[in-house]
Amino acid sequence: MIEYKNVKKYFGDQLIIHDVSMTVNEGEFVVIIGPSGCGKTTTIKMLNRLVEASEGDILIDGVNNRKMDLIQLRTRIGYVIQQIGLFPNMTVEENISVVPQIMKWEKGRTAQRVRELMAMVNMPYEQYAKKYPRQLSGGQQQRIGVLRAMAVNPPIIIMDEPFGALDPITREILQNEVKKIQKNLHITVLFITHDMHEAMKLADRIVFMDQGRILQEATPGEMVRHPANETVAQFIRLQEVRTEEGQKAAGELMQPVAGPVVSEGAVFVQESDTLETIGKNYDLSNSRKIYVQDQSGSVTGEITVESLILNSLRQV
Ligand SMILES: Nc1ncnc2c1ncn2[C@@H]1O[C@H](COP(=O)(O)OP(=O)(O)OP(=O)(O)O)[C@@H](O)[C@H]1O
Repeated sequence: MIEYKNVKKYFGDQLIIHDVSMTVNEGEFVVIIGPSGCGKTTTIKMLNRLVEASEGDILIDGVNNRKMDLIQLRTRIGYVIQQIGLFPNMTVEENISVVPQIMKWEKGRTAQRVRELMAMVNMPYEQYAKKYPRQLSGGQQQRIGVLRAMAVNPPIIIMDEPFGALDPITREILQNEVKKIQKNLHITVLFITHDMHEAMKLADRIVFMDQGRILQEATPGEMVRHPANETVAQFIRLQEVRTEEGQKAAGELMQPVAGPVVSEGAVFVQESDTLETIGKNYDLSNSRKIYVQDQSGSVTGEITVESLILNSLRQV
C-alpha cells in the first residue's frame, strides 16, 4: 500500500504540490489525471524520490520512503515514461537486463526472465532479443520499456504518460496488454495521463489534480456521472466522455412504479447500482420486475427488464 500524507513540494519559493494525501491499495490501478502543469509528474516522482518531498510523508507498506535505501526503493518501483528511455547502444535483451544486473541476478535467471517477459507481449526472443531500439517500431520500443520496468517483478509500477506518443491503435493494444498483465500479476500501478478515455479504460480509481491539489478521487463511472466541481466537469466535457449506458445507475433509469409493488418474483436493486452490476449481481432470469430502493429500503421506482436489455445492448 502507498500512502501520501500531507505531502507538499516547493520549487524555490513556489508551492507546486499543496498538501496532497492519498492512498493506493495493493493491486490497485490508479490513474492521476489533470491539466498540463498541475503537478502529476512531480507527485509520482516523489514516490521513488526522483524528486524529494518538501513536507509530509510517503509510506510504502508502512515504511517512510525517506528511510529506504535508494537502490532498494527504485528497484521496488518500476518506472515507465513517455520518451521510452531505452539505452540506444544496448540490445533489447541488454535493456531488459539492466535492473536484474544491478540486483546481481545470476545470468541464467536473467536470461530466463527476459524470455518470459518477451513472450508475455508477443515479441519472440529469437526474433527481437538481439535487435537495437532503433530497429523497432515506437510501439515495440514502448513494450520493451514496460518489460524493462517489470524485469525484477516490482510490486509497484509508475507510468508517466507511457503511451502518449503512440498512434491510437498501438496505444489501444498496449493499454490492453498492460491492464491484463497488471491484473494477472496483481501489480500496483500509478499511471499518469491527460486523456480521460485512457483513464476510464484503465483505472480502478481516478485521482483528478489541478494546480497541485487533488480535486476528486472516484471510480471512472462516479467521476463522469458526478464530477466534484466545474473544473472536473469541464475537463470531462471537453474530452467528450459520455457515460456509458452500462455505467448508468438504476436511480437514473427508473420510472415511477405503476401500480402496487408485488414482491413475488421481483428483484430489488439499489438506486446506486449500475446496469453492469445489476447484470452481474442479481439473478434476473425469472423476474419481470426490477424495483429500485433508496438507502432506507423504500421502493422509489422500477426498471423494466426490457429497458435493461435495451440499454445494455446499446453499449455494444
Ligand atoms: N525541477 C523543477 N523546477 C522548478 N519547477 C518545476 C520543476 N519541475 C516541475 N516544475 C513546475 O511544477 C509544475 C508541475 O509540473 P509537473 O511536471 O509535475 O506537472 P504535470 O501535471 O506532470 O504536467 P504535464 O502534464 O504537462 O507533464 C509546473 O508548473 C512545472 O513548471
